[in-house]
Amino acid sequence: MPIIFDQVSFSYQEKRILSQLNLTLNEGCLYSIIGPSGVGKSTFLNLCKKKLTPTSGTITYEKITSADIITVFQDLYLFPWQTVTEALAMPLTIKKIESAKKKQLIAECLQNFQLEKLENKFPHQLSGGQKQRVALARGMITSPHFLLLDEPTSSLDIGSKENLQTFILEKQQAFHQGIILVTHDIEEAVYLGQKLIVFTNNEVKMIENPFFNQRNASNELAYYQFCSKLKNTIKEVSNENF
Ligand SMILES: Nc1ncnc2c1ncn2[C@@H]1O[C@H](COP(=O)(O)OP(=O)(O)OP(=O)(O)O)[C@@H](O)[C@H]1O
Repeated sequence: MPIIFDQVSFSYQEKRILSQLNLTLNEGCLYSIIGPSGVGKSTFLNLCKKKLTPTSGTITYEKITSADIITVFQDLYLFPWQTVTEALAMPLTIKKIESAKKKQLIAECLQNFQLEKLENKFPHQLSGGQKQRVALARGMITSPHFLLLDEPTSSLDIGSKENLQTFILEKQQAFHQGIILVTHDIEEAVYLGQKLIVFTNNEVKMIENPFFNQRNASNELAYYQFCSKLKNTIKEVSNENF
């Protein structure tokens, strides 16, 4: 049930973001999007969700609608007046899931995302990593076909970051969703992305990632060179813009 970009171009007034992009995003795959600031990564997520319309070309969904694609924003948008349980209930209420099923899904989700002890807490009573887990859980509770994650770990310290990365990978492998994740952290992109979508000023390239799901790559030199090449590509484009 893919999202298909066919010859997609997109511009904001005079600013060209995408040029005739052909790309297929499949369910069950985790994509990391990397590229310098301002190149168009968030715009790409908005196009995937059809919040924006291409200037030319088409984006088509097979057997899904935009309701099957959920975005988890960097700012999380947890409502201060909702407890964890209430936050998880909200998307189910919107989908008119009946009460017994709702209770069951919330209980499963609290367990899956290790939130059981936090069920009655409000956002201000949670750590950054716990809030990220609640936002992810809320995004996943209706089993969307695709999850769009905009810098999901950017505000976390290294320990919480690695925990959440492992967590995202485990949940994705358990639920087989398509995840499209934007990150500025190259090591994160390489750890999480089965495929890497590299944005530069002139083109968008999708590449296979030989180091997917490897925290300590057995071939350290090749891993280091791979990350370093990606960083240099992005640095060169950033420098061109200054
Ligand atoms: N609504 C808009 N109208 C005009 N220009 C916009 C609009 N939204 C974004 N832009 C511009 O389009 C470009 C791409 O923005 P976008 O937010 O997609 O980049 P990004 O790669 O996600 O950046 P970052 O990594 O800093 O979050 C930027 O130059 C931005 O200023």
